[in-house]
Amino acid sequence: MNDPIYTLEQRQQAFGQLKDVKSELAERGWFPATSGNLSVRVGEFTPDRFAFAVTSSGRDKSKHTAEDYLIVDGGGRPIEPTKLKPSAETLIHCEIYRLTGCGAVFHVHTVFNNIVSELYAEAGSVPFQGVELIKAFNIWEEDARIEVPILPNYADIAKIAGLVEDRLNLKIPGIVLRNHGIYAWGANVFEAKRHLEAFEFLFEYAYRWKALNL
Ligand SMILES: CSCCC(=O)C(=O)COP(=O)(O)O
Ligand SMILES: [Zn+2]
Repeated sequence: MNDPIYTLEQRQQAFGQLKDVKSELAERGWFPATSGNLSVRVGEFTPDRFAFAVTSSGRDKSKHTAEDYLIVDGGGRPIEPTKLKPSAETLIHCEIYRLTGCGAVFHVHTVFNNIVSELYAEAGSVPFQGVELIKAFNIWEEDARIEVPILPNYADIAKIAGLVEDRLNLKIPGIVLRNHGIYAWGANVFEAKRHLEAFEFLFEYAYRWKALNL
């Protein structure tokens, strides 16, 4: 049997971090109708062996219960005995951890990220240039231009997960699923939240900019 790669303390810390960030994002209305999912990596990491705490599927993310989180392995399978089901979108978290080695992944559905993903769907990415908040991604060059990848929103999550490696850009800590929502990640919870907030600012900016130019 494999040695555990995380401690009980790390597990409890991850659950606590998820609870805090879930409360904050719920207050903003970023989990409508049970949508969204969050995860925090626990313990040691290699691309072929890691574990993370993830929200359980279909729950009201504005409420707190003892059944909100569980630990899964790098293939998205529960590690500890539980009747809880991991998020239906766990395989996308798995791919993001495997490819980036990041520490936290947050997914939210907002009206702005949905509309903007539809506006730029044919282009395959959402472009931004010269907006100060691009610096939140640790990109400091003058008049920086970034492209946020847009992936198709297949019903089969494994099919979406299979596209992530091709589209993920290690310099841009986010991907958007068309008419669905954003995945943002970071080295830790603090950074993942900063990235998510920056993306949402940029999506609102893109929406309002388009609306002004109609
Ligand atoms: C009603 S939201 C549809 C599923 C989804 O997109 C989502 O983010 C929530 O799924 P989960 O299994 O993580 O609750
Ligand atoms: Zn979703």
